[in-house]
Amino acid sequence: MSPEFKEQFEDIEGGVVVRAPAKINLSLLIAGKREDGFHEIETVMAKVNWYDELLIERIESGIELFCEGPYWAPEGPENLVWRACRRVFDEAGVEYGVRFTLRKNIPAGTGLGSASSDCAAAVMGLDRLFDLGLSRGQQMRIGGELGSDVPFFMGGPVAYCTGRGEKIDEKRCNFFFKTILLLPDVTVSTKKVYENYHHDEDEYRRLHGEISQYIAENRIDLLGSICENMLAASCFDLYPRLSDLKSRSGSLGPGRVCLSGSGSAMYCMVTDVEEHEIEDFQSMLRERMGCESLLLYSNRW
Ligand SMILES: C[C@@](CO)(OP(=O)(O)O)[C@H](O)COP(=O)(O)OP(=O)(O)OC[C@H]1O[C@@H](n2ccc(N)nc2=O)[C@H](O)[C@@H]1O
Ligand SMILES: Nc1ncnc2c1ncn2[C@@H]1O[C@H](COP(=O)(O)OP(=O)(O)O)[C@@H](O)[C@H]1O
Repeated sequence: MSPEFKEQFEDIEGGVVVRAPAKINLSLLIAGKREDGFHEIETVMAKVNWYDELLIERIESGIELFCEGPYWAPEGPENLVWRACRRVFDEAGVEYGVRFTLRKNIPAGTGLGSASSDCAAAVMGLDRLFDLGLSRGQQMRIGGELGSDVPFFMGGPVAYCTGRGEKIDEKRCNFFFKTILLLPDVTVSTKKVYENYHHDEDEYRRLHGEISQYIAENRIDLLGSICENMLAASCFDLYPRLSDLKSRSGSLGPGRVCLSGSGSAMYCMVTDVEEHEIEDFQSMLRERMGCESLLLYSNRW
């Protein structure tokens, strides 16, 4: 079956639909803890072709938000979409009536960045719908204030992200990948995983040397199979079921199984793997480990 790709924006009468893709972390290093409590990170992120969908429509007045679809998201002002809207209107010095309908196809608390991606979609979509003329720099700044991962979703599809994660160096590598995304039925708190993280400076230096070399040589394509994620030990310590799933699936699958971000989702690169092997792996995950999975591809934008 050929992969399904969708465009980012779809203009409709009185509104716009914006697609908010999931990401995976191809590598994730922690350089240390900062004085503001955040961690200094070095991560390569890549978008995949699985999307939340945000419909933004003009209304008379006020902000409305409705959530639908298979997964939950908060329906009030705490939703990053709503918060993005407030920040955008304040920045542009405008006040319009707007209704958001968020179709939540991607579960939150899984290391796939969907809340951050929805936030980026809201900033970009509002700018487009109301022709606000916010510069890319302004949009990135607003995004970075709302969440460390948000600026990444305003560019991409692959970037090396540093600082809190908000400093973006887009990688113009035209590599294509195919991956099986494992979706354990576990919701992870990113904050707790960072709080439970124990820094190992020697480990960081070793991995930094290795990963920097691959990045300098533009061999980003290799990172997803090397699978270095310095948050994994903390996540597996807090959620032993995930640790168990990773070792069982890794020993039976067609490649290494890597944790995305702070978890719980994991992926296994299968770009050159035969279709029947992929199907066998997915059946085994479901039948023996009770874990749903999806076959996804690198996103084009
Ligand atoms: C781990 C990563 C890897 O891409 O992604 P997810 O697993 O959440 O998808 C990110 O660093 C998550 O980014 P994001 O989810 O935007 O985090 P934020 O909302 O900014 O912060 C949530 C909490 O995580 C901690 N945090 C986040 C980023 C960072 N560089 N250092 C931190 O210590 C802070 O305790 C913060 O209160
Ligand atoms: N649009 C949104 N979609 C999902 N969760 C949201 C949204 N806006 C705010 N949230 C809050 O963010 C939390 C998920 O964030 P996070 O742990 O970073 O998830 P992920 O790693 O999957 O991006 C949810 O528990 C929810 O309270």
